[in-house]
Amino acid sequence: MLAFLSRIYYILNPPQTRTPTYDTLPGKPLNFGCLGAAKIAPAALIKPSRTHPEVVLYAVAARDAKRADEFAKKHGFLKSFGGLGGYQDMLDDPAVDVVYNPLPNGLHFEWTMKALAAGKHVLLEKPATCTAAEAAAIYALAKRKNLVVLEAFHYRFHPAIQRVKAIIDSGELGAIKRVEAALTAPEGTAPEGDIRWDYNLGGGSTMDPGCYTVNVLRYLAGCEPTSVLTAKAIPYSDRPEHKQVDRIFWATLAMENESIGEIHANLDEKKLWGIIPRMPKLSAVVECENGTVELFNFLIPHFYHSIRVHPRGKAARVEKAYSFGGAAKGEVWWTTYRYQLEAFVDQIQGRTPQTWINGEDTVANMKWIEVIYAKDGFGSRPASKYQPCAEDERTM
Ligand SMILES: NC(=O)C1=CN([C@@H]2O[C@H](COP(=O)(O)OP(=O)(O)OC[C@H]3O[C@@H](n4cnc5c(N)ncnc54)[C@H](OP(=O)(O)O)[C@@H]3O)[C@@H](O)[C@H]2O)C=CC1
Ligand SMILES: O=C1OC[C@@H](O)[C@H](O)[C@H]1O
Repeated sequence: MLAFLSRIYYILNPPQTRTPTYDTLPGKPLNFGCLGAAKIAPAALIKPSRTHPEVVLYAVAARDAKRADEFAKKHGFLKSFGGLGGYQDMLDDPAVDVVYNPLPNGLHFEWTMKALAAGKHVLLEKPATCTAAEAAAIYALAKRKNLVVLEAFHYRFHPAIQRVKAIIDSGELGAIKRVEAALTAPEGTAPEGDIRWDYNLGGGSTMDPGCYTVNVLRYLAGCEPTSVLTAKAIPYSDRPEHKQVDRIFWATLAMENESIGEIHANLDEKKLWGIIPRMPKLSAVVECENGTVELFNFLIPHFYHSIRVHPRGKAARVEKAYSFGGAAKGEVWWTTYRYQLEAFVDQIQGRTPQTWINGEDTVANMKWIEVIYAKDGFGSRPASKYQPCAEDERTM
């Protein structure tokens, strides 16, 4: 109980790192620019940056200049860019080294391509794009410009999911037979008007919580799907604009290793009988020949998680993994986002990150999201209308 409370305290109040001097820093400080005064920015970048000596909150850009300015002051960015040209002005600032892109999904492609064209590394929110072709174009441009892009599947950087993967890979439980993953959010988490319900901005449940379920299935199975066997989705509402916007989806996938994947997400889970809130589903379960491993709370394990390993015929054991231990980097209170930031900066600085997600992985995740949407009849989210400039077109 004390460990739990102490972890939550440090997650909410990370200890300020000693102000580093240039000669004690492992690498050159990186000036980060944030595209949009996004709701996720404090958790994903701003708080984690406070304990990363090489990360400077340099600038934020928002469509409204006053909002940009207020956001900068509130969170300690040195500069703000606002108004119609604010995003591009920030990309044109030569002092910006790295761009964090937490714009709506439908704008990820355009602004990541523009950031890369301007010579910036990009931490790109999930899901990377609306189509696999767009994700491939991003990585092709990044490769050509020798820049780092990372799709922000933050949970992958935490020791909890890494421990589960290690248990599976150790062979203790034998061959994988079935992987199940579900993510549900209570009614009202994404209110009416949220970007997640806008088809043109890349909304939908499969794109939002669902993209994690596709990702964790592929990651824990250790292979790609071969086909989507079944897929079903329910629209957000009966209104014509929501015809292709899924509130809930279920899919069953056949995997290359002959296991079966079952995934499900609900971005707006209604209360039982209209009054009793339901517990969010947050688990990934892997059934193997000789037992089962279940990770409760694979999404935000830093708050609390449990890894239940049940070898067949033996007693089950419960493990926790809040840090990697030994000489590895991390503290028990590091959030998934803090581990992710460490890896991202390591990659940019030419150090080997503890965990990484490469471009092929990101492109494959987008591909299977599209295949699920094709199978359930909702169709891919619209590709961006943005046409990369002539120089970047060679990569498309
Ligand atoms: N890693 C994680 O745990 C999470 C990731 N996400 C991802 O982050 C991204 C942003 O999510 P979230 O922070 O909830 O989003 P917000 O609703 O806060 O929107 C993000 C930003 O999008 C900008 N924006 C630009 N154009 C539009 C437009 N046409 N309509 C609406 N907004 C626009 C706004 O910028 P401005 O300030 O300039 O107005 C806004 O600040 C998504 O890709 C989402 O999937 C979200 C939550 C958790
Ligand atoms: O990234 C996310 O994680 C949790 C979800 O509930 C949220 O909608 C999503 O954007």
